[in-house]
Amino acid sequence: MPSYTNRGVLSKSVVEMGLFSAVMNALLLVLPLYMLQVYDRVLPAANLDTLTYLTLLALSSLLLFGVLEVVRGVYASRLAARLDVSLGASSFLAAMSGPRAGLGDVQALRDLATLRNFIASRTIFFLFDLPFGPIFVGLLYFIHPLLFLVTVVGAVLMVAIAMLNQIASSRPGKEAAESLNASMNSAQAFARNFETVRALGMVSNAIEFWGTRFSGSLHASDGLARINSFYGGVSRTTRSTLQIAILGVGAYLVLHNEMTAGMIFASSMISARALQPLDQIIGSWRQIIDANLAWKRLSALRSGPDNQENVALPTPEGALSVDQIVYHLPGAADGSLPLIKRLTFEVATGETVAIVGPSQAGKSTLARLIVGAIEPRSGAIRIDGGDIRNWDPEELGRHIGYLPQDVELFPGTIAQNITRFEPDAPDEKLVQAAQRAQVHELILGQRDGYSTLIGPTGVRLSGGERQRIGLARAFYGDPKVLVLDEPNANLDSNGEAALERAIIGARSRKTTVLVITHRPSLASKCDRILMLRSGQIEVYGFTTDVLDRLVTRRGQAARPAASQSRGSEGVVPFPSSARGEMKVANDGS
Ligand SMILES: Nc1ncnc2c1ncn2[C@@H]1O[C@H](COP(=O)(O)OP(=O)(O)OP(=O)(O)O)[C@@H](O)[C@H]1O
Repeated sequence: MPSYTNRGVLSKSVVEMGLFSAVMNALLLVLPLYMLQVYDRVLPAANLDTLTYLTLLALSSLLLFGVLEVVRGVYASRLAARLDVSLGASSFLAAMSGPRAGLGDVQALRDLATLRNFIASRTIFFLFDLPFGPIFVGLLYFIHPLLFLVTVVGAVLMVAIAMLNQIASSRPGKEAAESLNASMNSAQAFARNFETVRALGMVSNAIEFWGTRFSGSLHASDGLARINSFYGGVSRTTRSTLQIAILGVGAYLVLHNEMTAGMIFASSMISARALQPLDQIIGSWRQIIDANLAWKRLSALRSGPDNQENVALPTPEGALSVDQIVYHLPGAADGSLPLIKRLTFEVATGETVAIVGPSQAGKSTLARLIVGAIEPRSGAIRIDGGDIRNWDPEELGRHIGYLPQDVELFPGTIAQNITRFEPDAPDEKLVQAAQRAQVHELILGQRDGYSTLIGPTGVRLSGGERQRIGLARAFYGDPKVLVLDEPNANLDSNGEAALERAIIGARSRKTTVLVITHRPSLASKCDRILMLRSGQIEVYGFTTDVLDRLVTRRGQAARPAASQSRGSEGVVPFPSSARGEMKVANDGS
């Protein structure tokens, strides 16, 4: 997978902004120095020429300061844009693959927006100005140690206020962010399914549910704002008190002839400059915390295992081996039973395997493990002997065709959906996939054929149509392994016949096919059947043998009497009405 980040560019921008800040902070000394000169040199000597020169010098320095301020602002916006370019793709990837992506939660993209707004705002300058605070405090020492001491006490007080603010607002801040997330997620989910919400007469319930979460988020934000305002006020008052203290102590020192009158104003200004960034940071604490959390989350994503570079491997033949895989549900307690329990089986290149079994047996989970959508806790899935974790996921995806149980097509044309949004996908490849999936005619029957727009702004496809176009997407690019999760769930008899032809076609091209199905007629067309129950293989073998064995066991299970409970050991997980069909298909094969 390509690396989407570019830390070098970001670091360069940060260094450049730091340099600008250094020059600007140096220029900030112009005003106190001007004061000092005016009071101590110009006024006592009544020297107009000196005043003119000093004023011109001060004005040009302030002009330079103004220009730098503007440039620093432009730089900040550029840094925000660079950040977008640098982290946009990886944040989008993280948002798509995040644990809550299914809920419509695009946290990583929101984090990127928070960070971008923070950098483009003035608040980031306060952080750049902060390191110059101690330098200003140090300068006061050379004016008079007592003034230095007073400012140090003030700085310590303000740091203490900043820390108290952080302690008091960390938990409410987290709660406010979480409750806002929850309310946004519920709003997105209801909005996405508004037709169902309206049809079920649950609009007012949905509003109330969302409203409860939203008011929770408002309450939490309000609490946080109160804390920040309180500490912001305390900090401002402390700074003003300090100004008075500096002026007072300054006057005292002048009266005792320990310094000049000009030094009072100069030291007052310098001490104000020293503490200003601290005060501003306390005032913008919430923004800084939000940006810091966003940065931490984004950094954690970027240092995740997805960023590893994989060696490009040759196109596989399609021999699949599943070796001792164990899978636990996300968030499962330690020591709890895994969903997939040490599963081991092999499928030779070009074989067609039906995966059957009762509901919740773990069939879809197995399919997701095989295509690499989720990772087993232990064990390995290998294609042509190579662990799929050694493949670049993008590359592996090109050799695998996957039709998930809940087919989602994306906003775009039918062609874009089939070609997996590949830019400039060749038409021949597109049509070949549709023909192999036996869906070419169906697509030609659509309003704009392959260019028909689907999604919220386009045509609304039926469940069966979605499934068949999803099948063409799975067939795109001549994959070596096809994993189809209940591909016939929404199909009519024509669709089923087309699906069977598509699978038979894939087998003739030596494509390895795994198809999850509840339909015996489809299973009986496969080379092998794997029956899964409670995450374990109950039976795996050639179709004829497995069907014979299942029918025999069903016969034995039925014999003991009608008192035998349903669902007891040995019951075939196909509907009993389909038994005859299965047997005929089997006999006929
Ligand atoms: N991400 C997940 N989080 C929580 N539970 C999950 C998750 N994925 C699967 N499960 C649970 O694991 C069990 C097995 O699910 P799976 O979809 O693999 O079964 P299945 O055999 O395909 O069932 P069906 O035939 O009904 O589709 C179910 O009880 C399901 O609720």
